[in-house]
Amino acid sequence: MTVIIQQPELLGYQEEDKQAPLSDDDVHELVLDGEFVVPETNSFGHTFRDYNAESERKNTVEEFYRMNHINQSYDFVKRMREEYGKLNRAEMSIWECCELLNEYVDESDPDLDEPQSEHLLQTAEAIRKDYPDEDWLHLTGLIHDLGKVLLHPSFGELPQWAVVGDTFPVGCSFDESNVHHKYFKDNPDYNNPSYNTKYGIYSKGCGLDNVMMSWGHDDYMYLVAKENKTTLPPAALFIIRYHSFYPLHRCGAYRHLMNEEDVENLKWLHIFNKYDLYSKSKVRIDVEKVKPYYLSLIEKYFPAKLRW
Ligand SMILES: O[C@H]1[C@H](O)[C@@H](O)[C@H](O)[C@@H](O)[C@H]1O
Ligand SMILES: [Fe+2]
Ligand SMILES: [Fe+2]
Repeated sequence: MTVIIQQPELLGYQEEDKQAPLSDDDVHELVLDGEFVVPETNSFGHTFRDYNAESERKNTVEEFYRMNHINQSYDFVKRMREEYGKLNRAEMSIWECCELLNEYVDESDPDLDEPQSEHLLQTAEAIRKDYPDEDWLHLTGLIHDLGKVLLHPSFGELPQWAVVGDTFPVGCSFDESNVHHKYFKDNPDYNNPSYNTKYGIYSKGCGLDNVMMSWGHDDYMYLVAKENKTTLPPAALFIIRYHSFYPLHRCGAYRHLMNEEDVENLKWLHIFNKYDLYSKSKVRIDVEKVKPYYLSLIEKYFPAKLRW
């Protein structure tokens, strides 16, 4: 079976030659034995990640990005990292957290209006079919969006703009490949000369680990996994931390900030992204059937209770 995977060329790029957004012609073909077929349209009948399509979700999503781009400033991110880095809000297991996400629909997402818990299982199961032996990647699929628990009252009930949506670096200029880029002009950093140049406060090849990303579910779940001493491999932590960084992994923006390790890890993120994005559908997974398998993975890679 032929599966099409979107994968920007990673090696041999010139620092200046940032890629234009990928078109359907830019895809590489990869033959896998798996069963997952990338659908042509989302459940609303549009192509995936079409932010201009006249869909029932368009206005909600655009308003989300307006708020997100105005409010995600360097100072805001710094405060959130410090505050949530304390991990003093809750003690619970990974599975308990999955269940908390039953009630949330992501306002930034043009492709999905199902509860988030469905999306976690859809992603994990799609990966499992194509990569049966990579159990760490199945678990990464299950947990990658758990940081959305920040929407919950016991986590301060953060507004959606501080939790979901694509992410981008703060402390340097906002690349035009960011969705609805125009709304950045009302961000306090937009006219700050320390923050509005290509490198801003960063330097060439400084490594993403040294870059402050807009605050949300990616960075939070990365912190939770790392501080609770997960035994998942570094690629899993990279996927969790940067899976919403579409300007980089889809458009090739901000590559000048990556180091060699990031380039390596990005290969796994490209693989992961196919399942994260294109498994979004109305097809429900039978939770009770797959639960024992995921509980066994959680036990393998995480402590029974985590600090959140
Ligand atoms: O709307 C989606 C959603 O919030 C995802 O969880 C996030 O990872 C994506 O980057 C974003 O575009
Ligand atoms: Fe996400
Ligand atoms: Fe996701």
